[in-house]
Amino acid sequence: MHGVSHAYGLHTVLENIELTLDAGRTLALVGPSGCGKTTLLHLCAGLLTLQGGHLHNDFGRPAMMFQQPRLLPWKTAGENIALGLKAMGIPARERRQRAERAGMAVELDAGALAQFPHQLSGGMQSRVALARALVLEPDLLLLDEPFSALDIGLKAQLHQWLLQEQARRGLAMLMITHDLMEAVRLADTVLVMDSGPGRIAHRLDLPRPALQRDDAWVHRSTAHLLHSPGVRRCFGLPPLATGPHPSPDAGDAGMAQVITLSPVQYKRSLAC
Ligand SMILES: Nc1ncnc2c1ncn2[C@@H]1O[C@H](COP(=O)(O)OP(=O)(O)OP(=O)(O)O)[C@@H](O)[C@H]1O
Repeated sequence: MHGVSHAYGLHTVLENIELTLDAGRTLALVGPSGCGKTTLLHLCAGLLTLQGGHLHNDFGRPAMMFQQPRLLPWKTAGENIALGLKAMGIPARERRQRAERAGMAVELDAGALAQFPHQLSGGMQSRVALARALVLEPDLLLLDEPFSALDIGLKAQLHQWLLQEQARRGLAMLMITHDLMEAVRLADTVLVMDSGPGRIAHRLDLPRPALQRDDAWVHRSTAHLLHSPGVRRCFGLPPLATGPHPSPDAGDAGMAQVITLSPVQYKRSLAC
């Protein structure tokens, strides 16, 4: 995305957005409510028409996961998983086999796949939604807070499946989340947005591979991010009396750094 802006009527919600997402990488967008994260994601997904700036997309097989599982209530879990395959014209037998494999990968057995959404728990519905996205073997996954309503155990499990799938197939992910810890756990780069109008104000690069991040490292990195005065300002948090928080990887080559950026600086950082 280069210089992307967007307005609803006279209300400008995004201004001069610059971002690049490479194959196999994960970009997380965080920011206060209403700063334009969903608008930005919908522009990337082609659900909104681009008004200003440029969007260049080389990904060929995008898939999206929403905040709600959005399953069709009159279809079984297995049929829901296979929906996209049907739209692609794949024959029924192969659809069923691929849906079963995708279901098994997220620990949904034949019994669960034969049930209708109202017979499944919220966590199982989320697993169906994940299987429905992954069965398409996407090269780009757009995530609109799909894990926000899940308990921490199930969330950790879904994160793990997602990261394994990414490692297996080089999937790129663009996610928006209100959960800073989730962003730090999954993303290679966290972009913090500010509002009025929405723009990218901070960038945090997390060089340690996501599958090698343990809980302690994620907690330290999130604390590090939250100690940045600029990040606190974006979220309307009061300044801290203490000094800067030590880097989570002090002395480590994979040191995380919060960088406060003007749009021009952000563009330059991409070029570097
Ligand atoms: N269809 C629309 N018509 C008019 N205004 C809209 C529309 N969609 C969003 N907005 C406004 O655009 C701004 C950005 O909304 P958006 O949903 O993109 O923000 P967000 O950062 O995703 O918010 P949240 O974190 O609360 O989901 C908000 O002020 C919102 O009220």
